[in-house]
Amino acid sequence: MGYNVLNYDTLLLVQICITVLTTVLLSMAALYSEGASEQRWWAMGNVVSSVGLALASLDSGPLVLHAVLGYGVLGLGLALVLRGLRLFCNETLSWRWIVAIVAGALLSTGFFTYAEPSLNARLSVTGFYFGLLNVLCAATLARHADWRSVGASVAGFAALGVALCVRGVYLLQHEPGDESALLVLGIVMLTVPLAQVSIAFGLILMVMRRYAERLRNLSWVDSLTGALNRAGLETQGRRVAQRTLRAGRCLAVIMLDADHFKDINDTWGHPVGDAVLRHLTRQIKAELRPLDLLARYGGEEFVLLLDGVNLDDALRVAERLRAKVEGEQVDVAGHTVRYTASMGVVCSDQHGYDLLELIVAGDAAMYAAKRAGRNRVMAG
Ligand SMILES: Nc1nc2c(ncn2[C@@H]2O[C@H](COP(=O)(O)OP(=O)(O)OP(=O)(O)O)[C@@H](O)[C@H]2O)c(=O)[nH]1
Repeated sequence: MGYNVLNYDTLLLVQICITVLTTVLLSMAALYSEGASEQRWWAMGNVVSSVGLALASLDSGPLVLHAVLGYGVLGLGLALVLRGLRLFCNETLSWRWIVAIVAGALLSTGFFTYAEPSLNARLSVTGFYFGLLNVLCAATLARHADWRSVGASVAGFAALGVALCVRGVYLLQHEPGDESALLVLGIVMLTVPLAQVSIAFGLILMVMRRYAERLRNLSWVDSLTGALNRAGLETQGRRVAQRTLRAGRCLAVIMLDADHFKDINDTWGHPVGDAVLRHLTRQIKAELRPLDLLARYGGEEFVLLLDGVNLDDALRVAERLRAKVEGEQVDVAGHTVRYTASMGVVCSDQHGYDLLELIVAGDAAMYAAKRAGRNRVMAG
C-alpha cells in the first residue's frame, strides 16, 4: 500500500540530480573563493563521489566496475571531503588514511562480490561503511564547537550516516524484494539527497562565516603592530568594561606612550620607527593575560585594559613593563636602538567603568609622567 510513492527509480533519479546540483554548487563556490583550500577538497570530493555513485548504480557492465570499483571511487570522494573538513578544523588527513579508506571500500565489496558473493551483504556492508564515514565527518565538525557555523553540516552528515547505517541493518534482516524493507529503503533514499543539500549549503555557510569573521577581525586590527585599532578598542573595550562591571571586578587602564619617538624616526628613519613599535607591542603583549586587551590608540600611544586588576597591581605591571622596555634594545637594519616609555595608570575604583573617562584620566596621568621627565609611571 502506497510503497509506489517512494518509487526506487524516481528516487535514484532525484538523488543523482541533487548530487550533480550540489557538486556544481560546491565547485562554483570553490572557484569563487580562491583562498579556501578546504572548499576545493569538498568540491573535488563531491565530483569524485558523484562518479562513484553513478558507477555503483549501473545495472549493466562489468561486475568489477559497479560492484567494487564504484564503491572505491565513492570512498575516495568521501575521504577527500573528510580531508577538507579536517583542514577547516586546522587539522589534516594524510594520504595514507585516504588510501586506507579507499582500500576498505574495495576489500569489503570485493569480498562480498568474489569470495562470498551476496548482493545483500555487499549493500549492507557498504551501508555501514559509508554511514560510519559520514558519522566520522559529523564528529570531526562537532568537535569544532561553533555550532552556528557547523550546525547544518553536522546535521546533514549525521542524517546521511544514520540513514546509510539503517539501510545496512535492514538489508541484513530482509530480502531485497521484501515490501517492508522497500519502504525503509525508500525513506533512506529520500533522506540521502536531502542530507546532501544540507551538507552542501552547510559547507558553504561554514566558509562564508569564516570569511566574515576574518574581515571583521581585519577591520579591528592595526596592520603594523597586530594590536587592536581604535575601532577594535571601541567594540572590544566596551565589552571588557561591561564584563568587569557586571562581575564586580576592577578594571585598570594603562596609557603608554613611547618617549621621544619623533627623534627615533628622524635619526634612523620610519622603517626603524616601525620596528620599534612592533618591538614595543611584543613587550606589552608578554605582560597581558588572556582577558586583558591591548590597542594602539594613536601613532606611538597604546592603551592596555587589565581585567580584575586594582590600581596597586596595575602600577606594578606598568613599572615592570617600563623597566623591561628600558632594559631592552632593538636590533634593526644594522642599528641598535634603545628607547623608553611613559605611562599613566588609572582604575575603575577611582574613575568608574566608562571607558572614555578612564582613557582621558589615563592620558592625563601619562602626560604628567612626560612632564615629570619621561620614562616613568604615574597614577591618575
Ligand atoms: N615610524 C612610525 N612613526 C610614527 C607612526 N605613527 C606616528 N609616528 C611618528 O611618531 C612621532 C610622534 O612624535 P611626537 O608626538 O612629537 O612625540 P614624541 O617624539 O614621542 O615625544 P614625546 O611623546 O613627548 O616623548 C611622529 O614623528 C610621528 O610621525 C608609525 O606608524 N610609524
